[in-house]
Amino acid sequence: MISGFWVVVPAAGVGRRMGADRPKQYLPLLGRPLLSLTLRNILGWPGLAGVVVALSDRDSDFSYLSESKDPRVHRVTGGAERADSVLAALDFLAAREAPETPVLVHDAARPCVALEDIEKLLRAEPVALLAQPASDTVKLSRKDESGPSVDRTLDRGSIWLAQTPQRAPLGLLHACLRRALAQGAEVTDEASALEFCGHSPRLVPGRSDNIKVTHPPDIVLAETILRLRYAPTEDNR
Ligand SMILES: Nc1ccn([C@@H]2O[C@H](COP(=O)(O)OP(=O)(O)OP(=O)(O)O)[C@@H](O)[C@H]2O)c(=O)n1
Ligand SMILES: C[C@](O)(CO)[C@H](O)COP(=O)(O)O
Repeated sequence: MISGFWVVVPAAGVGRRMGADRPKQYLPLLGRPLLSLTLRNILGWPGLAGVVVALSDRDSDFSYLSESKDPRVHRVTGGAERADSVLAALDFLAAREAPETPVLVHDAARPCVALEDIEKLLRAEPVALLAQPASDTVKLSRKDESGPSVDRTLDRGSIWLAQTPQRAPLGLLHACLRRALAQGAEVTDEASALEFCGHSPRLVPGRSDNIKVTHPPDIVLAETILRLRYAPTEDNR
């Protein structure tokens, strides 16, 4: 399993779909801000060299998180889109670390990722991502005046739902992301920038409880996952 990897955490979003009174990364989960839980999770990963968190230029809350005081944690100003925030963090790293340095990009909005999945990703090929094979039937929609309806059913055997972390060597990811954005590609995850440059990232099956907190019901779901994950078991009461 590799060591000396860096983690980039895009955390500069506004949480529009959450519709809360603050950016969702600062909403409380089990009494702590979502971002704090995600960073605590990351800071426990074996072999971690450091973390670069991309924050909004209006973020005045990060410095109050205890995790922001960890010497391994660095901050940069994010951008208009998630990919811009990731690029800002990669710009920071490229000035300090070697191009072959392994980088994992992990959404601040995914606090529940399990260490077993991180270890699987760290043992995988250098260009890889956690993803969940589709377990529901997958429909492609068409739009008409009454709203979405089914266009056709897709073969779910080849459908995977991308998660994070997504992994690549620093120099490769930095170059591919810059090129994809410069050429106007739609980049919603790191793998799509790597694909744009001709790579085929390895899909590493991830747990279904590595949810991205996006809509209001996801808060309670994430709390439930974390409670079950960290509940004292009979043998460690
Ligand atoms: N300009 C942006 C937009 C998003 N993100 C981060 O990317 C992750 C995944 O994005 P998403 O779940 O879409 O978060 P938001 O963009 O905040 O949500 P929404 O699209 O509902 O506004 C989040 O941790 C978010 O903070 C970011 O760093 N910079
Ligand atoms: C990166 C990601 O989490 C993979 O599924 C997803 O693309 C993020 O999308 P968002 O709209 O920025 O939340």
